[in-house]
This record gives sequence, structure tokens and C-alpha cells, in this order.
Amino acid sequence: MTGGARVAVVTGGANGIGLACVRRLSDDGFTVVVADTDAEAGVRVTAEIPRAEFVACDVRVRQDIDRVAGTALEIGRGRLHALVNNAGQTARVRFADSDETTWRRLDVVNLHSVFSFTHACLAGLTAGRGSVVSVASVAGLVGAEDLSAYSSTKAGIIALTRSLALEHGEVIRFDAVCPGQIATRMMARVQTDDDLRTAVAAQIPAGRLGRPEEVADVVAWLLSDGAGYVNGVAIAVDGGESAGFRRLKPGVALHDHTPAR
Ligand SMILES: NC(=O)c1ccc[n+]([C@@H]2O[C@H](COP(=O)([O-])OP(=O)(O)OC[C@H]3O[C@@H](n4cnc5c(N)ncnc54)[C@H](O)[C@@H]3O)[C@@H](O)[C@H]2O)c1
Ligand SMILES: O=S(=O)(O)c1ccc(CO)cc1
Repeated sequence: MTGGARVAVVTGGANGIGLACVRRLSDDGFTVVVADTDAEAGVRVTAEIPRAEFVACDVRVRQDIDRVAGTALEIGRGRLHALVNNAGQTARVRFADSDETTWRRLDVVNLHSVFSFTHACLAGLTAGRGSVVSVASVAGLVGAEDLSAYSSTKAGIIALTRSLALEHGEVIRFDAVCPGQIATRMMARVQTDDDLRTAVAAQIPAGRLGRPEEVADVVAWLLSDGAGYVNGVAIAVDGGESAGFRRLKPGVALHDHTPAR
């Protein structure tokens, strides 16, 4: 890159995984435009993190998105170097009990926003030869019980990421990260209920929930020149949870072992 600030946009950057990405990208020298509905947390981000600028934005609203893209392009003088599509919401409900409102909310916040933000930033990303990382989920790689609407949006993000990598691969890289169970407020119940946390941890080879910073590390790497030949991938950041079946209990195999004769 020659001259000028390296500029990144992080959606949902006021809390959780997005906030960890903002901190990490600031450490890496980016000027970071933080787009979030949470103005209280956004003001703290601007005050505490060097080169971070908060712009109030609901990712469902195109005018808000255009304002964020405009701010970033002004800072980068027409060039944008990184976009992290991270804003997301969840809904835990049986498919039979789910309704239109829930499906539309998750579709618009989680998936349609990736289209809108990427579309609004495309010219700047082209000029800056930038990269995009979208935050999907392991629930988009496999299914997830009681999370059918959520997991569908995350699978959509992965498919969109791969399609864009094919269309723009000479200039812009598009990748996704697929976090497993990360200790943020989205996982508040798992963090406060000891029995639940123990049961969840037993499903994860790492034996614990992940930290937001562990996702941010992978996002920062994907945005870096070190990942310059990586494009169209969806990387699980899940302590091994999606690698396969686990034993039900320590020392108890899934199947009886019958030695071959
Ligand atoms: N925590 C996990 O275990 C986990 C696992 C897999 C994927 N994810 C994904 O990671 C991303 C971040 O989740 P998190 O765990 O940090 O959650 P979080 O609730 O801590 O943070 C989400 C942020 O997004 C913002 N946001 C929500 N709706 C918005 C909207 N309409 N417009 C603008 N901002 C909005 C919130 O204000 C918040 O700052 C989400 O896409 C989520 O689906 C999380
Ligand atoms: O809605 S939640 O049950 O809290 C939930 C579970 C898993 C994930 C992984 O993306 C997100 C939300």
C-alpha cells in the first residue's frame, strides 16, 4: 500500500467479537470505522481505542450503511482496505414454533446486511485492493438444532462469500470465519449457568468456550498480506467442535469395539 491511512469498517464492532476485531485492527495500524446500533458502547470504543471512529448504524437501513461507507471513504480518500461483516443476532426456537418475524429479522440483520454493506463498499474496496471477512458460524457449516433460521443465514453468508471470491478474486479477497461457542453476551446463559457451561465445554475438544480475541486473531490474519493467496475459505474457529463426533463420556466410546479376527 502506498501512503494514506489503511481503513477498515467493522459492523457490530461495539461489543463481543466485533469489538475484539476493532481492538486488533487498531493495534495493526488500521483506522477503524465502527458501525453499530449500540451508541453507548460505541462512544466508549471511540474514547478508548486509538484510530477508532463510531458511526451509529443499523445494518438493516441502507441510508445508515451509506453514511458508514461515506465516512470510511472520506478517511481513506476513496480507498477502503478491510470490511468485517460481523453484526448479527440469534433466535433459539424450534422450527415448528418459529415465525415469519423471526426469519425475516435474522435474514435482514445477518445475511442481507452482508450484501448491502459489501455492495456499498465495493468501489472503495476495489480502489484499495481490500479484503472482506464475514462472520458466519459453525452453525452455517453444519445444522444446529433450535437454530434453523440462524444457521440458514450463516450458511448463506458462506455461499455469498465463495460466490464473491469467484467474481472479484483478482482484486478483492472474500473469506469467512465460523466461530463455535465464544464467550460474548450472545452466549450469556452458557457463561452464567455452571452446569450448562460444563456440558457445552464437554462437547468441545479444547474443553472451553472460545474468547472473542481468538476469533479476532483469525480475522486479522485473513485481512493481512500473510493471507494474500487465501480466498473463498470458511475457517472454523471453534476449538475443534465441528471436527466430528466425540465420546459421550470420558472413557465411553460411541460404539463397542469388536476386534477383527
Ligand atoms: N458468540 C458466539 O458464540 C458466536 C458464534 C458464532 C458466530 N457468532 C457471530 O458473531 C457475530 C458477533 O456476535 P457476538 O457474539 O459478538 O454478539 P454480541 O451480541 O456480543 O455483539 C453483536 C454486536 O452486533 C450489534 N448489532 C446487532 N444488531 C445490529 C444491527 N441491526 N445493526 C448494527 N449492529 C447490530 C450489537 O449491537 C452488538 O454490538 C454475530 O454475527 C454472531 O452471529 C457468534
Ligand atoms: O442462540 S444461541 O443458542 O445462544 C447460539 C448458539 C450457537 C451459536 C453459534 O453461532 C450462536 C448462538
